[in-house]
Amino acid sequence: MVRRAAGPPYGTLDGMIEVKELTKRYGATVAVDGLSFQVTAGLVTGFLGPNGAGKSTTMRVLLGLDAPTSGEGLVNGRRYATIRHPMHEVGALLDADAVHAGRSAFDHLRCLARSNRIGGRRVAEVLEQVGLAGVARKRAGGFSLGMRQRLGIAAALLGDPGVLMFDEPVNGLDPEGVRWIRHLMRSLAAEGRTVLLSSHLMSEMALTADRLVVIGRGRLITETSVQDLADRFERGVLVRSPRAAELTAVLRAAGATVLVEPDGGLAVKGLEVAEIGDLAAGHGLAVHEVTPRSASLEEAYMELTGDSVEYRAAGGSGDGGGRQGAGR
Ligand SMILES: Nc1ncnc2c1ncn2[C@@H]1O[C@H](COP(=O)(O)OP(=O)(O)OP(=O)(O)O)[C@@H](O)[C@H]1O
Repeated sequence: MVRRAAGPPYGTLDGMIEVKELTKRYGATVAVDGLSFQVTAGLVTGFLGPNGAGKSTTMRVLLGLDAPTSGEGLVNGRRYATIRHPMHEVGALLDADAVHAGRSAFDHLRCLARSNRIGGRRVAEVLEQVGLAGVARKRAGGFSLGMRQRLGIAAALLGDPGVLMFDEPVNGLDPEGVRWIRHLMRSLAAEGRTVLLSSHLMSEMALTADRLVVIGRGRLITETSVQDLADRFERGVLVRSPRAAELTAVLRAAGATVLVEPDGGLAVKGLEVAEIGDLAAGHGLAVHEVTPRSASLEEAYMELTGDSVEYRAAGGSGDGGGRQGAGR
């Protein structure tokens, strides 16, 4: 793991984000509900959950922008407010619009840098890194959403922090912007940094994250690696045959689990594609399709978070708005 040469000395908890039994209430709304998880260095951790799941609230607590109702959020073992030089330890993009529209990109970063005793050279460096060097003197108010996201990321990187949090950074970006962010996140993690990246879309995370923290309605649903989640929701192989009933018997005799789907397709688990093909050929049974259903992370995610929504719908107050029900 390559670590940056510069920067303040870090302790043994270098790069660790810890959320411990965190609860955050806003009036009757429980935005975060007894949430615990950890994020370690050197990996991109996707923080996933449907809209309103509590991702932003958790990040806001971690960044000292909101006080927990109970529990805590720690970075490098400390609450944000007690970190002496926060920009050097934690960088974050929460809201790309938190920029003075009349200021140039350079001036915006220069102000931030000055108040944190960061030199002008670093401002130029991060502008270069996020691809805004060419428009550094232009008013941020005229920037597209993608450019504003880049500027927000530049601000997060300014202090060369070991811990980075990005709240929905690809929202509204074009495919090139999405690819750029994906590459940046991966390279920041490869440098040994801790990267926590929130999204409500699994499709973004599948290609970017190593680990996932999935939450629903303020609670932890699962903390897992992307690979483990894919394995857990393995869907087997879809087989179509004009002699489906006979093929089903053959496959079952070979130890497979076969479910007949409503459209007549066979959902086969326990045998590889080649084994299925060989068995069908060996019994003279035509097959019209044999498609491995590589675990769809999107489906896995929908299933995981769907459960949490159902649970709430059944046990909630019936307000239907995704808010926390009473009696929790
Ligand atoms: N300042 C606030 N006052 C009242 N309710 C709030 C406040 N901030 C968040 N909430 C509520 O807390 C819940 C969690 O919101 P939060 O923004 O943390 O979710 P999220 O997972 O980040 O969602 P999204 O993907 O939509 O950003 C929601 O029901 C939201 O309406």
